Amino acid sequence: MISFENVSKRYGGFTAVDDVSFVARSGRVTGFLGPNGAGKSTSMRIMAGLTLPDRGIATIGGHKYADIPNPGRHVGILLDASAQHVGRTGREVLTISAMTMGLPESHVDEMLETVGLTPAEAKRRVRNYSLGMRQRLGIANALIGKPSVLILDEPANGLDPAGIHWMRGLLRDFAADGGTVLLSSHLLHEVEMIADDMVLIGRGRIVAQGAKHELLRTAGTFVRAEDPALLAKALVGAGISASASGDGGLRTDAEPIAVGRAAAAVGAVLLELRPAEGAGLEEMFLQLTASDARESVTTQGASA
Ligand SMILES: Nc1ncnc2c1ncn2[C@@H]1O[C@H](COP(=O)(O)OP(=O)(O)OP(=O)(O)O)[C@@H](O)[C@H]1O
Repeated sequence: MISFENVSKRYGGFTAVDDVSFVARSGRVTGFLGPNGAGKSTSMRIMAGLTLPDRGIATIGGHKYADIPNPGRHVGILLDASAQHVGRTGREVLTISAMTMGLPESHVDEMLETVGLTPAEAKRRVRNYSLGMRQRLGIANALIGKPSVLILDEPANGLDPAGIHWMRGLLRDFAADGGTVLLSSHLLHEVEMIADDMVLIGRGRIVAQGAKHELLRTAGTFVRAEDPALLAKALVGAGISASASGDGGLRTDAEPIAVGRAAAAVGAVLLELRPAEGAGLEEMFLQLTASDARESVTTQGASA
C-alpha cells in the first residue's frame, strides 16, 4: 500500500503539490491522472524519496522509501525511461540492478523475456533503443527485484498499441497477485482501461478520487428522445436540470429512473436512457481539470 498524507511541496513561491492525500491499495491498479504540470511527477519523486516534501508524509507499506532496506526488493520504480545510462546495454542495466539487490543473473534473462526484449536487443546500447524499448527496459528494471509495489510514471509513453496491450496485462496480473500498482498518465483512455481506482490531480491539488466505477457513475445520465423538445419540457416539469449533449441527447445528474419517469409522464418516446459513462472518463477529466488546463477545452455534452 502507498499512502500520501497531506503532502505539500513548494518550489520558491510556486506550490507544485498542495496538501495531497490519497492511498493506493494492494491488489489494485491506481491511475494517477492530471494535465501537464499538475504535480504527478513531483508526487512520484516524493514517494521514491528523491524529493523531500515541505509538509506531510509519503509511505510505502508503512515506511518512508528511504527507510526501506534493499528497496528494489519491495518497490519497483520507473520515473523516466529516457533517463537510463545510454552507454550501457540493456542486459548490463539489468545485471547491475540484480547485483545491487543481491539477485542471481537468472533474474535478468527472466525479466528480458517478461518485457519482450530479445537477446539481440539486450546486447544493444540503450542509446540505440527506441522510447518503447527503453520503457520495456525500465519496466524490467522495476520488476527485477520481484517487488510488491510498482510506481510507474507514464509507463505507456512510447509504447505501440501492442506494447500498451502487453503492459496492461502485465500490470493487471501484478495487481491480481496482490501487488500495488500506481501509474501516472495523460492517456485517459489507457487509465480507464486499466485502473481500479483513480486519483485526479490539477494544479497540485486532488480534484477527484475513488473507485473508477464510482467516478464514472458521477458522470450522470444520458437520455435521447424522439421528440427532444417534449423531453426537455418534461424534465423541467420534474425539476430535473439537464444540458444538451453533442449527439442530440441530454445529460443530467439525475438517476436514470427519475429521467425515465419524467419522460413516461408526458409520453415521450425514449431512444436511449443510460448511465453517461459511455461518454468516458475523458469528458469528466476535462470538466474536472478545465480550469487547470493550459488550453481551454470544449467538450461536447459537458454539463458543467
Ligand atoms: N525542481 C523544480 N523546480 C521548480 N519547479 C519545479 C521543479 N520540479 C517541478 N516543478 C514544477 O512543478 C509543477 C509540477 O511539475 P510535475 O513535473 O510534477 O508535473 P506533472 O504532473 O508530472 O506534469 P507532466 O505531465 O507534464 O510531466 C510544474 O509547474 C513544474 O514546472
